[in-house]
Amino acid sequence: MIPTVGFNMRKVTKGNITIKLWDLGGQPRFRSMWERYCRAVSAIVYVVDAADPDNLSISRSELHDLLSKPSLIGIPLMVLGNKIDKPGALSKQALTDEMGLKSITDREVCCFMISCKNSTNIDSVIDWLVKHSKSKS
Ligand SMILES: Nc1nc2c(ncn2[C@@H]2O[C@H](COP(=O)(O)OP(=O)(O)OP(=O)(O)O)[C@@H](O)[C@H]2O)c(=O)[nH]1
Ligand SMILES: [Mg+2]
Repeated sequence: MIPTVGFNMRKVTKGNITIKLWDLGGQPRFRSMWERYCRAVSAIVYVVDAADPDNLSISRSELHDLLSKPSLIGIPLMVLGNKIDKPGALSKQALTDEMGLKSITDREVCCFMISCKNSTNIDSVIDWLVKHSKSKS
């Protein structure tokens, strides 16, 4: 798989709820568009490579920079530590610390450790998204 170029849109249905997901590219040249796509969403999902400690510091500052935008005030945040199937992946506690999640007090924040490869904890992620989805009717 290659990194996301620009963005992709997907719809995921569980029961009678359909969630519209925008998958945004994480490379530096795409970061300036994050805010535009995060405006007016029900929740922001921020995916971090938990097995790549070298990039956590930049990931943390990009996240806090994003959350400082007035347009995104109060939007619930879910941080996902992905690739926990890899040796050396951080624990949830370590990721929470490294990402400075405890300092985020202006919105709901949650963190799950997942493996997309092995489908670990994906159900919890979907449940959280369903809980935070907003009905249009
Ligand atoms: N071991 C392992 N590899 C994974 C997992 N999830 C994704 N990958 C691999 O990580 C690589 C990068 O994933 P991508 O989804 O292409 O890239 P990305 O992280 O979304 O990058 P951006 O779109 O720029 O944010 C690919 O080779 C994936 O197969 C996982 O849970 N475990
Ligand atoms: Mg991607």
